[in-house]
Amino acid sequence: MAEILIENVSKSYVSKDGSVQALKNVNLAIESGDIFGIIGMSGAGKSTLVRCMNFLEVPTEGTVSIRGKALSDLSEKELRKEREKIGMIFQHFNLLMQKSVLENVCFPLYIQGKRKGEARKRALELLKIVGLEDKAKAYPAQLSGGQKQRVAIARALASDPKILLCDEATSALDPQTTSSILKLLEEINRNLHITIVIITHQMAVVREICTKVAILKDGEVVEKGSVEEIFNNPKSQVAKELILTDGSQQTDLKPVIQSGDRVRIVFSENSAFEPVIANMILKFHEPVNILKADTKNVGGVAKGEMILEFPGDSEKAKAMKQYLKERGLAIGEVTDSVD
Ligand SMILES: Nc1ncnc2c1ncn2[C@@H]1O[C@H](COP(=O)(O)OP(=O)(O)OP(=O)(O)O)[C@@H](O)[C@H]1O
Repeated sequence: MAEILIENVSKSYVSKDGSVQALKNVNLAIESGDIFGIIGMSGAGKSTLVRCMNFLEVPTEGTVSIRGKALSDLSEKELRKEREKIGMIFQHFNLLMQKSVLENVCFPLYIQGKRKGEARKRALELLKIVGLEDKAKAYPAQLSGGQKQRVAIARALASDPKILLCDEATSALDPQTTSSILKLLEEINRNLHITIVIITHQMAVVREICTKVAILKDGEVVEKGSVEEIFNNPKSQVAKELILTDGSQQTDLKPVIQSGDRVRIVFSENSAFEPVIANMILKFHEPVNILKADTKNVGGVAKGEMILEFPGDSEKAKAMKQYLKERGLAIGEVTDSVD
């Protein structure tokens, strides 16, 4: 049984300027133990979708079920109880600035009716999990962005959730801090058996920790599957675009990527790619331009990708691509999809 099942979910917002359809017939099954990424450009509907998962937004149509229970069938009280089991963290942390770190984590525990002593004991345990036990007495203003997010994670864990929804939780952080927060989320998923849903516009985040991903565009799921599948063989324009630019501002690639002679190659095994490219150049006596080269951690497996520009002689370029394919490399044409 899926941990979160989204069936035919649509969501429209009506305002004085008219109606916006933020989600269109979305279907997703998120299994227990998944680290599930939902990625898309700004306005694609990601936040709306994640807010439908705990009924902060009620879908206009369709059903959201948590472990087989349709949220729309629950009473207010039952819904509140169900929501306790769904933690949430945000881009801007949403901490209580006038309260200490410890009191921030105690807050949901007090709401649950825990006494002060008991709440503080539990909050200290949670701060230890996120590596901040020495900051219990500090105030949020005295913390770095990464530390604030750790407090928010500790607070989200206070109600022993089964699911943790992360809405752009690393978008305000630098790459190194992002990595440390993602590592923490991975530990939480593994050690506390919490299913994690990650909303992001950064493919790098998906690649670093997600096991599965759904790609949203204009409120629709255009592609979904394992991160490896989608990364190795993106089908939709938006997936190619997200992978190519990695959600970053690599706009300098845009003007040059127009020709069929530019290909993206993906190393799906731990092959040392230097010799493959070097040997190809030696064999064909032709240089290639390396427009982009990168190695990444994809779902825990070391992977590499490159964008190569082949020589103008298309027969030779064809033979060179064939050479790479024969060596087990996934090859995709790079078209003018990055506009
Ligand atoms: N409360 C609202 N009232 C009216 N329209 C809304 C509301 N919330 C979202 N929308 C619209 O729904 C669409 C999807 O918005 P949503 O915030 O879910 O996208 P997103 O993918 O999370 O975007 P971003 O990455 O910029 O946060 C957008 O067109 C947005 O303007």
